[in-house]
Amino acid sequence: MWRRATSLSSLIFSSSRRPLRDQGAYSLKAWEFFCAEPFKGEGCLSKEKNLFITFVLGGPGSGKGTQCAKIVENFGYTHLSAGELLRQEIASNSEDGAVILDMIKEGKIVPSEMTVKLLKKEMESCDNGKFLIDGFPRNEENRIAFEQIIGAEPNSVLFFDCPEEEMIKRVLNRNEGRVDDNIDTIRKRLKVFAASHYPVIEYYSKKGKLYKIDAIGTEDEIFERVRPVFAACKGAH
Ligand SMILES: Nc1ncnc2c1ncn2[C@@H]1O[C@H](COP(=O)(O)OP(=O)(O)OP(=O)(O)O)[C@@H](O)[C@H]1O
Ligand SMILES: Nc1ccn([C@H]2C[C@H](O)[C@@H](COP(=O)(O)O)O2)c(=O)n1
Ligand SMILES: [Mg+2]
Repeated sequence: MWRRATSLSSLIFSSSRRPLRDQGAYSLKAWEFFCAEPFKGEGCLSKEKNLFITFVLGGPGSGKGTQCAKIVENFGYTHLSAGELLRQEIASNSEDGAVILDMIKEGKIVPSEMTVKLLKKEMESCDNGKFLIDGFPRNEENRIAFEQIIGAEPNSVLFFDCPEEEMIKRVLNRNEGRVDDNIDTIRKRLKVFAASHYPVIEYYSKKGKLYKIDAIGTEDEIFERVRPVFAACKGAH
């Protein structure tokens, strides 16, 4: 894990300085993608809006969506679920939607530029600058794409720490008709989660932005662990 994160950061700081936004959205070459500087020019979201962003992370079924609903109710954030935006794209029958459906069924992570494009559209059309971004970033590619395209970093990051057996139990009981809520896809999602989340968590931990929350307990008990994170910064914006 460490080696991967280290080699990625050496890529980030070593080469081309061309802003991602000037490049064709889906023709990003990995090299340019990782090496570009965050876009901070005219039309940059972080320049136009006073942003206050919390990323909400955790494995499948760890309770991210459930806790986001409570944070919205209590602290006036706008909730953007990356998974939900991708599901809406599938429902729109777009070309991207077909690609996204195939990836979600396989428990894979959708190419970052597709997901960030959807997040950006929502963030631009929203008057509120306080965003809870749920299920994102899932990996280092997601994280870097957000920084590059949105030109912002999160102010804080919540990580719901939940044992696998509990996540499997919750997802199988969810009953919302999701194509990925079946045991085969859950196992694939858990594998992908285990392989990709750690560098992201570690990155934000080192920056002092990470709040790790024990996700075992009732929904209300967990929210009482989340509340102080937001109560502490309520006066700040
Ligand atoms: N503390 C809890 N105890 C028991 N069940 C819970 C708890 N929190 C959430 N759930 C239930 O577990 C299921 C998964 O929760 P939720 O959808 O919030 O997870 P998630 O992290 O958003 O998952 P995904 O990444 O798959 O979207 C839901 O049916 C929810 O009602
Ligand atoms: N950053 C993201 C978020 C979600 N996805 C895809 C893959 C997930 O299995 C699926 C469902 O997301 P969830 O609702 O569980 O957060 O959506 C992705 O590729 N990238
Ligand atoms: Mg969810």
